[in-house]
Amino acid sequence: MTGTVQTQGSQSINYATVTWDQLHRDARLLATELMRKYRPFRGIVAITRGGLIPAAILGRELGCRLIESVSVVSYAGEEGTQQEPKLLKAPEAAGDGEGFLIVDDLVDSGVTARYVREMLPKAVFACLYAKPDGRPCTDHFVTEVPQDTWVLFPWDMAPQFVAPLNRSHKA
Ligand SMILES: O=P(O)(O)OC[C@H]1O[C@H](OP(=O)(O)OP(=O)(O)O)[C@H](O)[C@@H]1O
Ligand SMILES: Nc1nc2[nH]cnc2c(=O)[nH]1
Ligand SMILES: [Mg+2]
Repeated sequence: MTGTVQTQGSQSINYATVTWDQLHRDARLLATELMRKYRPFRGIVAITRGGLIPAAILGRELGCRLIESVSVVSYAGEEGTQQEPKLLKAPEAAGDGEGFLIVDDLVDSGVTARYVREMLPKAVFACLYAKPDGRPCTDHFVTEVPQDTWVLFPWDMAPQFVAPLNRSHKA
């Protein structure tokens, strides 16, 4: 995970950049820990959309083929403001969560995790990254990220041309 600071006007934003390789390594580390601690899961519930790719990697590593999803919307716009969570699709195949693993990419405020855990009280909750406010909502995570930092996932980014230093800096 690489930390960068971007300045927009008088505001500076801290970003933590996650590459595909890093995300894959972190998901495998999470799978190793889960395999050590639990008997095989009956199924995985991916919190869309961010939990879908981590859930696919965990499903492969844990030998788990039943992947259910729950769709919750709680942010509006890019890096947007949080609103009341809205359920678009319930995780019907997961019952009360017994034997299931809930997977998301990260917990930030913990609002999404709390909302889904209330629906599936018996499930285990795991994610890749956790900010301090959301940390109590997760049973397992790989890396803690500061609360004031925005995590940029591989699907949030695209490689782009950057001008050489000698052209972008005027003497
Ligand atoms: O702990 P919280 O403050 O609730 O934030 C964490 C949630 O926010 C992001 O999802 P988002 O709602 O942006 O939707 P997406 O996964 O579809 O991109 C992220 O994937 C988590 O699900
Ligand atoms: N991509 C991304 N989505 C989020 N949703 C809530 N916090 C974050 C974050 O840090 N990064
Ligand atoms: Mg999400």
